[in-house]
Amino acid sequence: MTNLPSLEVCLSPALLHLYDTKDTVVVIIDVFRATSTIAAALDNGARCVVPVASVEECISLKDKLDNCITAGERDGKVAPGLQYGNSPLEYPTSFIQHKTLALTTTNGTKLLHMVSDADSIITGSFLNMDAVCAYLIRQNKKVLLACSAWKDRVNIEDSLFAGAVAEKIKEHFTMECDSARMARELYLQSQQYPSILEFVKDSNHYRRLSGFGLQKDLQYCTTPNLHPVVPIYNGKELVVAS
Ligand SMILES: O=C(O)[C@H](CS(=O)(=O)O)OP(=O)(O)O
Repeated sequence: MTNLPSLEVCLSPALLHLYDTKDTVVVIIDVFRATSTIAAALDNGARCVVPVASVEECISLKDKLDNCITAGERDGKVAPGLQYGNSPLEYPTSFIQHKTLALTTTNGTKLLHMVSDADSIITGSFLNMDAVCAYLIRQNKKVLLACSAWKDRVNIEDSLFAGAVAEKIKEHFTMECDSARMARELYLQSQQYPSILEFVKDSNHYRRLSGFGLQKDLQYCTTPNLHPVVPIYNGKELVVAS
């Protein structure tokens, strides 16, 4: 009998209803690219990131919030009416410091709004992987690693990140769900490749986004620990957890 909290992996938003998120730390994962952009913007000094479900709501925040810029995409391209895109490289300190980033994306911000009764919601990506792992160990609570996937279809990069986290913190949790095991096996398999980028290069999402000329983003988003912050959702905004 163990007293360790449980860790589960939800591979798609379409499966979220199967999981009990009460008293659970939910980690929203959207490696390409929403949760990578959130980590980069906050680590580079953004005051906060406001995740928004619709393009219309995002546009309306421009004049409502102080020093706010609007950003986001639909199907990999900047949505009409928004000022900036969903690239972590668009948000260096020189640009984003002290600003509020209102962000809406196809998959990541949508999933975040689907979680209603969690203990807390944080966001994870390779860019803040070790910070997320350390945070989850410190909390010592139930964890759900929730993959944003792509329009409900399971994807490799989010599953891989879930597997990396599960593998790194496995001693601190019980893991009984097969999706956690599958994600960990995927991560272990990826270790035989020269880099995460090489492992995900043949994936659907990689192909789609590289078709838009976003290779630099894809490389950046697969680089571990460039932005060691834990973005936490306070019901309105994502801010850096203390
Ligand atoms: O901007 C992104 O990287 C994707 C675009 S797409 O829908 O996969 O074409 O959105 P995200 O919500 O960050 O997955």
